[in-house]
Amino acid sequence: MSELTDYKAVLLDIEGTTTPVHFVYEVLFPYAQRELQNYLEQHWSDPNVQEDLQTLIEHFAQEPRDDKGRPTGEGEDQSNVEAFKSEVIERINWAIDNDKKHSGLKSLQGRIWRSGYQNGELKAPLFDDVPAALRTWNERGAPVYIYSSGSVEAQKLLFEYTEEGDLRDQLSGYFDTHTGNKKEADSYRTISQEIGEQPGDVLFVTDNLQEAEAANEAGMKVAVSKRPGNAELSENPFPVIESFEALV
Ligand SMILES: CSCCC(=O)C(=O)COP(=O)(O)O
Ligand SMILES: [Mg+2]
Repeated sequence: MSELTDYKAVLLDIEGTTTPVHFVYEVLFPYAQRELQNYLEQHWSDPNVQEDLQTLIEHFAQEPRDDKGRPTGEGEDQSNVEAFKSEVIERINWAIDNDKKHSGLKSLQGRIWRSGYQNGELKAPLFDDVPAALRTWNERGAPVYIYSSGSVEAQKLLFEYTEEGDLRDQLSGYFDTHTGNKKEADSYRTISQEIGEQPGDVLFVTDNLQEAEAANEAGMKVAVSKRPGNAELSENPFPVIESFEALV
């Protein structure tokens, strides 16, 4: 375990690592689904929303049909706006139900969550040890970064509106799937370059073993997060931590 205290920067996953999985699946995703129609009605002509939707439609068109025969989006007719809107809503709901990580979906979710955070309906829980660990790392000169499938906007919102207050001053940067797939080693190489550290000087903490393997392949130090509510961990070669206290 000693090498896990020997690093210059920390890279953290969110869901299952800093934040309980249930907040994402039982609060954030249902909120986005509940507000989706209303949000699209109000923001349909927003160019940013249209960009998210076009990215999403392109993703849907590339995906193979699922076993329930869901249409892929090929031949989408966008000329009938109302029909297109309801088709898009149905597909987005399906994508959220199936925990798809498309960047267009994640970007749209972030936009929808913004009003929920701002009007007080959403407040992000963190595991108890997280705020103190962020402070300790920063005091020791180890900057902390986030790498999540949630969009950078969604990440900033989550750390602005936590139950412990605004913690964004503890974070030095944010990465999402625009940097690359979290299960591919190149994404971690890119992050190392962007933060100006050798991969071996970065500690990545995640609950997902494929992400852990990818970061390890890129040369990062890795700890696997075992938190209440996470899926059962299968056997793996990485140190498993139940609190960031083991890392500070
Ligand atoms: C940024 S909060 C929303 C989390 C989310 O949408 C998600 O898909 C969680 O992914 P993670 O990579 O943090 O496990
Ligand atoms: Mg996770």
